[in-house]
Amino acid sequence: MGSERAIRILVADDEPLYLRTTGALLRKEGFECVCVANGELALSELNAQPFDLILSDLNMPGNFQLELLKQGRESWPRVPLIVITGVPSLPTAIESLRLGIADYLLKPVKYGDLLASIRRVLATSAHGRSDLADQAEMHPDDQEDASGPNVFHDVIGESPCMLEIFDVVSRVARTNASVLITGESGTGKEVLARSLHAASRRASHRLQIIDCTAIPETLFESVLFGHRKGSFTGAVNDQNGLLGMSDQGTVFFDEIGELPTELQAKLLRVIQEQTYTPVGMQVPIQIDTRFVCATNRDLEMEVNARRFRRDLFYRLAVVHIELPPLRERQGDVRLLADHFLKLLRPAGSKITGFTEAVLESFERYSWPGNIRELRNVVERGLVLTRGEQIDVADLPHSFQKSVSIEHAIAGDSGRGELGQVEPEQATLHAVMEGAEMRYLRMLLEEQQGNVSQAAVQAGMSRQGLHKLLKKHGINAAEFRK
Ligand SMILES: Nc1ncnc2c1ncn2[C@@H]1O[C@H](COP(=O)(O)OP(=O)(O)OP(=O)(O)O)[C@@H](O)[C@H]1O
Repeated sequence: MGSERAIRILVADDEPLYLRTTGALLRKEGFECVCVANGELALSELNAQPFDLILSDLNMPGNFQLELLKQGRESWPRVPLIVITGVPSLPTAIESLRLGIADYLLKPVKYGDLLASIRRVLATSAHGRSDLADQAEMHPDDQEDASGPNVFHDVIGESPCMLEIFDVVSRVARTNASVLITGESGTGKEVLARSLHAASRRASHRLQIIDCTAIPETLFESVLFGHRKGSFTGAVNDQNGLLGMSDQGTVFFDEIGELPTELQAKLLRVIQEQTYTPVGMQVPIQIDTRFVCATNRDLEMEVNARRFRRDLFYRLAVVHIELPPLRERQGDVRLLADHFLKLLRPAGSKITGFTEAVLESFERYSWPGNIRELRNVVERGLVLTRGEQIDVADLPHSFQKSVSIEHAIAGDSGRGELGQVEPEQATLHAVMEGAEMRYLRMLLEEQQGNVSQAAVQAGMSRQGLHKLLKKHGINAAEFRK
């Protein structure tokens, strides 16, 4: 770091054994180390001398209300802080990240992990302490987004829930914390992961997207870790894996809920140790990678059903962002429709917008395929429109039908329109299920049983559509002619 004095670390923890051993380890590594047993002592040490890094327990006297974190960040904003806790909780994790901590580790922490985290944080926090102010000024999140407050690195939204998500992402992006993004299909999980990477200090490095459903289980290790020539039949050359290519960058595991149990254990090791061993090699390779994952499954439910490892879940969900479905994002539908119109309109097109009737139907509709479905509807509307405004008659036929079914269900045409649901069974759930089933049948009819095309039209993943068909016992083959 080019300084005349050794790097000085303040360690605050109320477990005497941990404090002693951590202090000894760090001194052995050449760091100068001051160890204290509570938050008040930590603050008085910070007042007395400069530090380059703070390593702090969450649950200790003088920090039960996160006092050390709060005052530390306020008075010494340029001193990076790594939080270590034996009692992980989502609210404190989020609050810590809001305060701008550099990393969040769970006890028991292996010394290798701790050292890796310290080195990573020191490396990014400075390339020299004096540069910190410049870095903060130059950080992409601190720059006013030229496109306005309703855009965060290509993610559009102005509903209160989206603004809150932008706020969390902008804070979390600066840390190395793993992030889990959940939400229905088409809500923008991948686009949010991209924005997280773009807003991070890793932005100039690679964002590696790995779709867990796309790699065959038997090849997963080789694809991820790489292999050495001759390590298995067919390994004719040395091959680098995706992880190796993502050093310094971010890896985004899409559909993480689909990862088989055996591979979950392997991924856990990579995340915990920040190392991987290529197939056919003995010596692990160190990486510095940030992990972001997404799923449309309820991962906590998967954990309770023992289909997903609890320890991996905690590792991945240090910060958990739940993307709301489009129907719950008040105001975003018009904004997004307008965005897609401008994005997809061919150069020289005379189409200027939508009729009010279209915008109203957009707002009324429940968008089961979320933003992907909206994008498809706008795209098809652009192709079919002859006038200057996209009108209801220009929208895809299936969309018009779905809107009118939902309209009817919503009661506009009286109870008789509930169709297959008997009035005494007409709970909201039953009605919605009925509408979903009719929509799926109509979709398959229109696409003559072609599930891939139907999924495109509905703005859903093929897998998501298959799941829905299974739920309703609909056989796509029946619709093939
Ligand atoms: N907030 C947003 N602003 C602009 N475009 C968005 C937004 N959210 C989603 N999109 C667009 O919607 C489409 C679907 O988004 P994305 O692939 O990120 O969804 P997803 O939740 O990852 O879907 P799946 O679970 O099916 O993989 C993409 O074309 C994406 O660009």
